[in-house]
Amino acid sequence: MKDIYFIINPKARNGHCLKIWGKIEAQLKTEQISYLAFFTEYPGHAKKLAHQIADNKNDNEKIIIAVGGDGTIHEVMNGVIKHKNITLGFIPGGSGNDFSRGFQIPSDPLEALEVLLRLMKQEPAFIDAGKMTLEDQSEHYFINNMGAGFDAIISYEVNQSQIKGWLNKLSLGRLVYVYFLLKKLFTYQTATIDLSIDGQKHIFEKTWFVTVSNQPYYGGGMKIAPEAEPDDGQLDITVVHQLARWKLLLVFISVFWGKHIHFKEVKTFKGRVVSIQSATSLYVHGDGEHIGYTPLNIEIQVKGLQVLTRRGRKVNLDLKERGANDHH
Ligand SMILES: Nc1ncnc2c1ncn2[C@@H]1O[C@H](COP(=O)(O)OP(=O)(O)OP(=O)(O)O)[C@@H](O)[C@H]1O
Repeated sequence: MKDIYFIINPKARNGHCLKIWGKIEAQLKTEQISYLAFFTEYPGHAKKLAHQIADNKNDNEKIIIAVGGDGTIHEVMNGVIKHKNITLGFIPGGSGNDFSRGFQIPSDPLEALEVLLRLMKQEPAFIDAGKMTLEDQSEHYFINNMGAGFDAIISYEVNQSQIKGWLNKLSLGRLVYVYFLLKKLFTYQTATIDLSIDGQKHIFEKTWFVTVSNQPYYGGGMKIAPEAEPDDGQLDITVVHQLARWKLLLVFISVFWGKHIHFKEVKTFKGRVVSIQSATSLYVHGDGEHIGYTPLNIEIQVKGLQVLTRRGRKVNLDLKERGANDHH
């Protein structure tokens, strides 16, 4: 017997997620599926709720489905990563939804529900996660990716800003990244970074950012790590350095197709243990949420999570696959 829990962020995509939940709820009633639903009331609440659900001792297997954006699945995952009896699912209700891209969950919420209900009847997939340890020894996990530097400061400013809400209302949420990218492009100070990957040291001068990915997509559909596989026991590292300001725009455009890796200023690696250090502290994000600052260590947690995913599966569903840039 599997118990189904939903954790819903009613504020995701500027409140639109609540309407999405309304549709999901109606469908669950029609199909007479029993479940428990919890709404998040503040940042950090999804993690707490997920932890409480996981901690609640009974012998049933538990499935927790996050309904929201990548920030919501990030929190839910951080709440359960140390528990073994939990399977995670995701219904996209945010503005970015990179988890659903990477794990091949349909963008339409009702289609996503249908897929998840079918996947629940099979064995869940075991996937890797990334564990970040900051200087104060605090631990944070990521399911999609992390980044340090330019991308992290942009995601920090985007999450702080009111403009995201306004643009979301106009269904132009993605433009907010372009706005802050252009705003920071001419003032951002690049840094020398000491990067260690599986004990091998690299020094990168004039570095814009370093990302470490578990799956290809980030920032709302950018294919930052085209080769990343969430179950291959490896993390994919991308470094952008020594790049003229104007050329960063070209890299930014090409990243939607995963073609940025052909620029000589973009370096890619694979590894299991990574450390990032620099003379000045850089902003750090995990799955697009502000985590803190460099220095930090990152370590893969091989097959540390159980998820409902179509990735790597031959599920015979007559539902269309979503593309990298398909939003609705
Ligand atoms: N009730 C709430 N009120 C305010 N903020 C909340 C609430 N519940 C969750 N949050 C916070 O909302 C933030 C954004 O959530 P989420 O990422 O799910 O949606 P989004 O920003 O619309 O989507 P995306 O990250 O995909 O762009 C998270 O940092 C989360 O902690």
